[in-house]
Amino acid sequence: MQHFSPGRSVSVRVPASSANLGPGFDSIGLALGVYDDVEATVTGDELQITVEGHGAGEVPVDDGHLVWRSACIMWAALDLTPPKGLRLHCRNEIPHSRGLGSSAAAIVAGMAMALALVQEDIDDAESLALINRLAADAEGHPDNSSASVYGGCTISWADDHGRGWQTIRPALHPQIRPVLFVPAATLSTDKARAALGASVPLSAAASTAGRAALLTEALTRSPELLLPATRDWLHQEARRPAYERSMELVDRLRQQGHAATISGAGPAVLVLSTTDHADPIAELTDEWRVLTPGVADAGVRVVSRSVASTV
Ligand SMILES: Nc1ncnc2c1ncn2[C@@H]1O[C@H](COP(=O)(O)OP(=O)(O)OP(=O)(O)O)[C@@H](O)[C@H]1O
Ligand SMILES: N[C@@H](CCO)C(=O)O
Repeated sequence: MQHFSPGRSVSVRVPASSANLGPGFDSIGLALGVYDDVEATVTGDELQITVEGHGAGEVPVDDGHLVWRSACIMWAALDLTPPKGLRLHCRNEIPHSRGLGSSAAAIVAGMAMALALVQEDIDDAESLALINRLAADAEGHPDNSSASVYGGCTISWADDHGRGWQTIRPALHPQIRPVLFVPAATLSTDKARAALGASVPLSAAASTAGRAALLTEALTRSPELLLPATRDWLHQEARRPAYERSMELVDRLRQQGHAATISGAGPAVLVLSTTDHADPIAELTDEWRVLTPGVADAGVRVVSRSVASTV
């Protein structure tokens, strides 16, 4: 472990994610080929934050910035005092508050950057597990953050012994293609979570558990089962008033045979398509921005680092 050296700089890239995929509430995530980049340079001076793309002019650019706050969580876990000065430049391609995991991506990017400034590699199992655990704790649920950490499709659960979060990365069927319908409207995850009750009927829990089990088969071996496998009774109906237009689109697409769900806490809509069906879906509506980003096979990574002494 090294101390912060002025001039040291790292750049990390993190993918967006779609969570839940229907019945996998707070567990299943899918990394998407839409990215945020964070460049950090130790200056020894003060905290300077600049933002390009989504969030520019909206998110705080002081010590309330989510990337910085997340970096501080990582340094605290490593028993390190944050560097005195840091220049942070954020280039954000991930839309905020649409259900594409922007907050999880920012948290993972901040934690990965913090670790990369003090050690050579972050792609070993131990480092990724540390980021995965701290990021899920910070988000309060692991589905988005685990996909941003590991890439691909992830299934996460809370360890039975209270030791944190576990994640596996099943091999996604190669024909599966995510199609996202992104509206102009936003919905914060906090607001969407507040719409959920504390309990659900046993029949809803049992039906959803069955479809979540089916979803793992559909995602890995039998994509022809994606339509029944993406049905949920736990969260989408309860949140319908918060994203009425999105649910109308989900209902319409499902009636047409597409495996449509709300992406994360919404309001974006995710269709799990296959190579055979992607183009016709993209033509279904012009009311929404349609993205076909592909699955991000890789999770967070360091894209460049330098020890130049210019600060
Ligand atoms: N790159 C970023 N830099 C700083 N703050 C960010 C960044 N991305 C997200 N945030 C903060 O997180 C908020 C959005 O988080 P929220 O959890 O509501 O939505 P989301 O993560 O985009 O969607 P979901 O969790 O449903 O996938 C933004 O309003 C902003 O405050
Ligand atoms: N599982 C979370 C995902 C938020 O992106 C929720 O639906 O609230």
